[in-house]
Amino acid sequence: MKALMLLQQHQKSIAYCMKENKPCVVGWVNMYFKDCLCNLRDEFSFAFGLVSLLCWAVAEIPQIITNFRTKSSHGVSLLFLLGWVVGDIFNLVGCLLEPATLPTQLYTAVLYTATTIILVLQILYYDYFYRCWKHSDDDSAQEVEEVLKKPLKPQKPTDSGIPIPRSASRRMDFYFTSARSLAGSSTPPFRSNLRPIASGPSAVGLNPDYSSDDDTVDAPLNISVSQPKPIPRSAGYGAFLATSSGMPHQTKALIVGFGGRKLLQEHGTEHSALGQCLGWMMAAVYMGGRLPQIWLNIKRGSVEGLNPFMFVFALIANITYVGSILLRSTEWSKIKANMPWLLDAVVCVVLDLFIILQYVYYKYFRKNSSTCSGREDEGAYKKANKN
Ligand SMILES: NC(=[NH2+])NCCC[C@H](N)C(=O)O
Repeated sequence: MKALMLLQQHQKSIAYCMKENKPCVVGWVNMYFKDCLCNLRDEFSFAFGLVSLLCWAVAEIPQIITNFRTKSSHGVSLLFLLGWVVGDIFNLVGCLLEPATLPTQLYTAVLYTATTIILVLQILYYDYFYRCWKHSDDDSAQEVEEVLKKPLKPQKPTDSGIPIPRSASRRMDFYFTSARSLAGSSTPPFRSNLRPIASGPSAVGLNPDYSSDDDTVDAPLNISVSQPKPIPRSAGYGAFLATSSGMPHQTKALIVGFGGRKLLQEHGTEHSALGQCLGWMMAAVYMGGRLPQIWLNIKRGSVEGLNPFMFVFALIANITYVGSILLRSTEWSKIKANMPWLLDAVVCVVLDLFIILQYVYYKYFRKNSSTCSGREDEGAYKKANKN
């Protein structure tokens, strides 16, 4: 009886590779990550998983810095990030509810969720609070500008002198009317080319009529600077159960490392129909989430305000993620179980590559052509940011 208890205790505290009939290779991995590495393949798999985790940990920091520097988030699609947030929350809940998940899964889920929430909060701050605050600050300046501009407008013969601005009501008008209509002139208002900074990134991102060309070439008539477009709610999100390294099976393999890895190999991985269903929903959400960003870049004809490193890190994270799954096992049953996570990561790699290429194209190729044609949207944008 005592021997049995000791054995149970032993099994709980020491992971063991049943197949190889030896203890787990790397002690600290076993200790801190509760993972049992039995051979070189497992070690590579773990290393890939770790690189993926680290890349995800830092992936959103470049965009947060860019937003902070520009005091705006106009380059990143809010819809894309909301997809991440919802998927991440499902992932977090899934990890908490699923006893088979590893601590690493939970840590990664917490990490993702935290960084993405920070990024979304930052965007909301710059899109709404900061913009409103900036607007109210700019009002007085605009009124002065208007006064200075008024004499330039064709005056009725009866008009005389400098018009006095109607402070109170006029002030409110600024919140609900476009700058051009306020000026009551076909001449674009002074500094109207700086509108990109005034317009909300997410509003821009969701407005199908919006493009950066509109910003500078044709002053916006149909976009109110003070009325952000409503954000469409994303529907049907699935749980992202995977940093987990797409590892429902790994998870169990790891746990099995504490109770007998062989068990898993003998009985196969338990699959949850709900988990698979959520996995496919998650894959659809994550894959679809890139599309608003790609579309936003196309509509704007620019990648200003978008930090490419977010996608470079995501690219590396997804590649190493796929590597970590495939290196751990090439058994069809396990690959099949991980199919939603694998497919999601592979498709996201392709889409991230596309976004990076978009970045290079708009930043370098289009920049040159716009310089040649005398367009100044970038200059205007930079100028706007200084204000
Ligand atoms: N908030 C996050 N970074 N979530 C991770 C998303 C992972 C998913 N494969 C993607 O690239 O979209």
